[in-house]
Amino acid sequence: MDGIDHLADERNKAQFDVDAMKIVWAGSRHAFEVSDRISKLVAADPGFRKDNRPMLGRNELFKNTLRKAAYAWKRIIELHLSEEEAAKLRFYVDEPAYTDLHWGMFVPAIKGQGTEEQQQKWLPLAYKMQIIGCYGQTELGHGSNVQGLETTATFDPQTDEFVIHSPTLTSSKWWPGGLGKVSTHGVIYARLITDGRDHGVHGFIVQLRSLEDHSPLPGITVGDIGMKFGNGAYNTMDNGVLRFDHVRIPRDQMLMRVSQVTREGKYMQSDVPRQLVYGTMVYVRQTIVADASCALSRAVCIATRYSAVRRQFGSQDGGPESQVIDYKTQQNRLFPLLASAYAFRFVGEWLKWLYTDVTQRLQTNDFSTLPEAHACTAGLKSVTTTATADGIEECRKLCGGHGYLCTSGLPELFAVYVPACTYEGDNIVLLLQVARFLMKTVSQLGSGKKPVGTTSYMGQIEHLMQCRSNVQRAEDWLKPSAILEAFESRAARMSVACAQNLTKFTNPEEGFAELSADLVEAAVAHCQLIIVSKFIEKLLQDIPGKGVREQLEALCNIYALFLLHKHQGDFLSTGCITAKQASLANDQLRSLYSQVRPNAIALVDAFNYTDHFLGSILGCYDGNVYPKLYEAAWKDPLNDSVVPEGYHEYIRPLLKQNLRTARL
Ligand SMILES: CCCCC/C=C\C/C=C\C/C=C\C/C=C\C/C=C\C=C\C(=O)SCCNC(=O)CCNC(=O)[C@H](O)C(C)(C)COP(=O)(O)OP(=O)(O)OC[C@H]1O[C@@H](n2cnc3c(N)ncnc32)[C@H](O)[C@@H]1OP(=O)(O)O
Ligand SMILES: Cc1cc2nc3c(=O)[nH]c(=O)nc-3n(C[C@H](O)[C@H](O)[C@H](O)COP(=O)(O)OP(=O)(O)OC[C@H]3O[C@@H](n4cnc5c(N)ncnc54)[C@H](O)[C@@H]3O)c2cc1C
Repeated sequence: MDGIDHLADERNKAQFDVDAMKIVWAGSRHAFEVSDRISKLVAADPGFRKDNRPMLGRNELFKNTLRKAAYAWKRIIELHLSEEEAAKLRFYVDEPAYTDLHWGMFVPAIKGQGTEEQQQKWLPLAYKMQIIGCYGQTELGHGSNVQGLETTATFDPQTDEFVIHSPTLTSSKWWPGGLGKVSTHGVIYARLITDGRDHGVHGFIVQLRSLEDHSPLPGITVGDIGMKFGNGAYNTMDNGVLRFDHVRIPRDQMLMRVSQVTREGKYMQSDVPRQLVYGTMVYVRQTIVADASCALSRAVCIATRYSAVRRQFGSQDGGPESQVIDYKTQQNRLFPLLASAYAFRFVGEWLKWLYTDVTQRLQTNDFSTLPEAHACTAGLKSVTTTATADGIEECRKLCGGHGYLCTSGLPELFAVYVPACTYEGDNIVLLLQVARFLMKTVSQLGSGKKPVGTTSYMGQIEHLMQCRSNVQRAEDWLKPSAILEAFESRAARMSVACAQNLTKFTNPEEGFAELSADLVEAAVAHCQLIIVSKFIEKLLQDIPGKGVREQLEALCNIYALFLLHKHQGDFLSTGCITAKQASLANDQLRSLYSQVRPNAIALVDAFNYTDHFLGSILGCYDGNVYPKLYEAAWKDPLNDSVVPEGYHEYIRPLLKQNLRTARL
């Protein structure tokens, strides 16, 4: 606006190489270059404008999303973008749309659960968007309990078809994104019935709409489920309702990698575990962890830049007031979130590796790491999305009153992000899955079976059950070994305590239900240990760039010690640390905040977000907040006229009446 960088002084304070940090954040030089190029391309294209979203009504908003999705596809084709570049483009367009589900769930479901033949038939159509698909699992009556789904797929041997049917109101499909108005096809989950026998839930490719005129096919009732939380926000998505009235599909449209139905109607299961039917959810949960770091870093970038711009109190001799970022309370709320964004980035990278590894193993029929992959994706999805949703709201508060304005970008970010705590598995339901996995691990400890992967720490259970932290000075908390021992012993002791309490119940399922709140806490402790340990492992790698490692070490320590402080009840009650050691951790945390303070702006610059992507006046790169806020206010439709519409109808009569009353 005035061409001046109002945050230049802050940028000059940085004690590390920001460009090198950008590459660490992106994951590689190649990933950085792709991301940088595509984000700038999107930002410069008026076709991807998004600042008017909160002002649009539902129909206008949705049509605008359709236009953008079609335009994005046109640009992808024109520019010959690779799959990686196209995914980045959709990411930076930053508008939830049916394409998320098409590329994010429909295609992966066919890839993961379809046979080679099915993949060859359906994937080319999907890749060219000649068909558009959604993921139709959840129903009005059941979401978390997938085994409770009611839609049926009954095999008819006479015609070699399945009959897809919604027998009750509660069996209506409800929520699938892209279903409401767009999808031509869906991977639909239904109970497979052959010869009167129910074989449980399986996936089927079902055509929903005509490829000629988009009308629903016979027997199909489909529509949108209605407005969701927040103006604009996730209302760009057509989450849908769908009912089937005896809809017939050919037999070869059942996804048959896990189990098959023969021409004669015989149900056959391959060696592949039935849980692979849930495989698409594992895949998406893994991507959601990486997305958590994006959403949180975005909010933190806004709050950090604005905290350096905003001044309140503390003026000396008529000089400027203090920057709010210099208040320790502000740092104590903001810097752990900055550290969490980095922590989630690195655990997301690791989880992607774990997922790739398990996928390769599955291809050779090695299913041994599937339970761990399920527990890790479920648990980390839960812990990172909860922290991110809470963190975005905290960032809004960190921006004071201006954070509540749509132009801060934070209300929309929160509204779009918060359902991540629910979709792809309610966070509590997922933590209970982790708890089951942990209880199984503890119960096998005496059997000679060595715990592996993320539970390998349980292999030293005797040590972890009785060790005492040897931290004596605040600086001792900077040792990774001190942090790891505290987190491992806390997690191990909480799991073992649950396992011991479970033995008091004659019926284990009753015990599990009764102790579920404690089990969830044990699962959280285990997941936080994974995040801390993966951050520490990241620091063992070669990290080029002046001062980059030092900054990451500080952030890693902040993340760990902040958790230790927040959950000190766990650490103290399990006897892993003393009250004195907890207090030393807090002293160390304060000193780490001072270390990070001069680098804070550079640490958020390292995310390399364009102003377009951030979509926030408070977070704009040049920090020129006030003129931009002032100017934006005048662009609000309410300011189109000086005297508002409705004055003559509703304000003037009131004022006149008050005058008469006053004269009486
Ligand atoms: C405008 C601004 C824009 C800003 C944008 C900013 C940010 C955006 C950020 C992020 C967006 C990112 C992504 C968006 C993506 C998606 C959103 C849209 C779509 C959402 C889609 C969905 O929600 S799809 C539906 C998802 N549904 C669920 O997740 C249901 C949850 N329930 C279950 O998974 C299961 O029912 C269950 C696991 C809870 C229980 O299953 P059940 O069979 O009853 O299990 P048991 O408990 O009996 O277990 C049996 C054994 O199976 C093992 N197991 C269970 N699940 C799995 C699995 N997935 N994989 C492997 N194994 C599994 C379990 O451990 C048991 O094993 P044991 O017998 O050995 O004990
Ligand atoms: C924005 C959005 C997009 C979505 N997109 C899709 C999609 O594309 N496709 C699709 O199929 N689905 C989709 N869903 C549905 C989503 O996956 C489900 O809403 C989710 O899995 C949660 O299930 P539920 O709604 O049945 O919650 P419920 O299970 O009914 O949860 C209600 C409450 O009960 C608690 N609870 C449930 N079971 C237990 C238990 N065993 N122990 C303790 N507490 C329990 C939960 O913690 C929660 O507090 C979407 C949902 C949203 C919000």
